Amino acid sequence: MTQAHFIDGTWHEGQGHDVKSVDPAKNEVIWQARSATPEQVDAAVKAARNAFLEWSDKSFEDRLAVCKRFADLLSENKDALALTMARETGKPLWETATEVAAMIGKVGISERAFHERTGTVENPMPAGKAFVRHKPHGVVAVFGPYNFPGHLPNGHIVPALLAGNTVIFKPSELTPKVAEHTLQLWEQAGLPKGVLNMVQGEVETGKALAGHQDIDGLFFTGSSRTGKLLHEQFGGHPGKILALEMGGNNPLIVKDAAEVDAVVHDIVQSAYLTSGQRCTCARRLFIEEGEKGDAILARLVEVTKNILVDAYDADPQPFMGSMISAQAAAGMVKAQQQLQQLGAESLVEMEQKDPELGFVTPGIIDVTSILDKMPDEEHFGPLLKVIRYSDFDKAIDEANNTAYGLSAGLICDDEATYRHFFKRIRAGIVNWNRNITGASSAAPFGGIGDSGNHRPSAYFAADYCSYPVASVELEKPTLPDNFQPGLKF
Ligand SMILES: NC(=O)C1=CN([C@@H]2O[C@H](COP(=O)(O)OP(=O)(O)OC[C@H]3O[C@@H](n4cnc5c(N)ncnc54)[C@H](O)[C@@H]3O)[C@@H](O)[C@H]2O)C=CC1
Ligand SMILES: O=C(O)CCC(=O)N[C@@H](CCC(=O)O)C(=O)O
Repeated sequence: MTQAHFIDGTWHEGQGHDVKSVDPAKNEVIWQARSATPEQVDAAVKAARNAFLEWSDKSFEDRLAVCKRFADLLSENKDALALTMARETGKPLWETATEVAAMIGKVGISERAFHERTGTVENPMPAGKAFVRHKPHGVVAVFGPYNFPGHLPNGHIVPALLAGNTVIFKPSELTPKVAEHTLQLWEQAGLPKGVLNMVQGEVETGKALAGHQDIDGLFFTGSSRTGKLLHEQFGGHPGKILALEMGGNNPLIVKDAAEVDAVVHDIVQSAYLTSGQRCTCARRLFIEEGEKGDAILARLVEVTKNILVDAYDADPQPFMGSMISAQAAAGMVKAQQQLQQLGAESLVEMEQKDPELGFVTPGIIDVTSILDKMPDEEHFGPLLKVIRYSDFDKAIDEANNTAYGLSAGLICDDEATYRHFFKRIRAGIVNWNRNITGASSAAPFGGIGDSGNHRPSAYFAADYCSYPVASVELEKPTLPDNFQPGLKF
């Protein structure tokens, strides 16, 4: 049986129930193990606690050196890791190669962010000096999603380690093999034992870790539903830091843009990258009524029908691979049916041709006539909802008519219109004439409303990985030149 859990520097068999990971493009089991029990989660937290003082006492340069070795190992193993990711998620190999590249880049970016966002500031005073320094929180848990099983947990783990925290990583139960592969590289990089631990499993493992009394914080990327549960669980614990990166119901508005193919390219990149399984994906597309809008929509339908969907290792490579699982694909088709039953009209019908596999073709559905009854839900797959509009400000109001607020975009040739849009739209990522997927690691990444809790990740992850300490320091006690009234020395 696979030794799936990395606790205190060694690999352990799980003592919980069986879990397995399936290649969704081939319906083959590629990993199987037993999950971590609450006792094993406890052992991982204890190991992280024991390792904390020594790790946080190391110089930043020493911690950085281990992270840089990890980045070098990622480079040396990039093809093998990209293949593991492709097999487990169904994403095409060209795309998983970009995910590994983002993981490598994360180390240098986090080094810069550490100094810029949380460095030490020293100010002279008449007597002594004032300092702002940063300290790590202690032991933190990192929860990862399946859609970016390497890059997104890495975006919490690297800054957390650089800041001096020790970590327990709980990957998505749908992508345990990528997590195992990644942890093997951390182990080779020479991390001291207990500094980074990993426990695998489903919801019970997650609950045992999130509810453990000895963690100082939890950094989560995943669904809004789970994020809200964690938020409730952390209620009454103001001393624990919780960073939530969650989903979105993201709008993209098109208005007066002359280059039809360029517009359609931005829409396709926004809606269908990663088979629609990015939290930043456009879910709602607003297109103006009239001839210009009709032309854009007609071209979008044509291009969408021609999108190549195939296995991750197919030659030629597809734009879209399979979704994470056959169940996820079936869930998207069901969501489409529900919208059709409400009265929406499919312009391109999404199809799952083989119920055993995770492939679906991309879909477009016109929901203009059912806006008043449309659920405000994130459909995490390649289904784009089209809304035709005649009044731009009303379109912006409708774009904002969601509990989420992750990403939003405007495609338009006029800068003044963009400024108008930027002021009114509510989201943490707002783009102009650029796809709304593919956010930069060198910028903050997070949303408002149900998309986050105001602790953005990516470049700003440094902020939630440590806390500031303000100090006034004098080399010895010193009497002031003047005393306050009523005080005699
Ligand atoms: N804003 C962001 O940065 C991103 C958000 N996402 C969102 O993630 C979602 C897709 O990822 P999923 O893996 O399906 O998310 P998920 O919420 O199902 O799972 C995330 C993690 O939480 C754990 N978990 C689930 N229920 C739990 C509970 N009750 N207590 C403790 N742990 C629990 C899971 O085992 C997994 O490790 C989408 O909604 C997507 O929008 C994905 C990537 C980026
Ligand atoms: O965290 C970072 O370094 C940047 C954020 C990022 O890579 N975002 C990606 C994926 C987010 C998702 O899962 O959808 C993106 O914006 O496409």
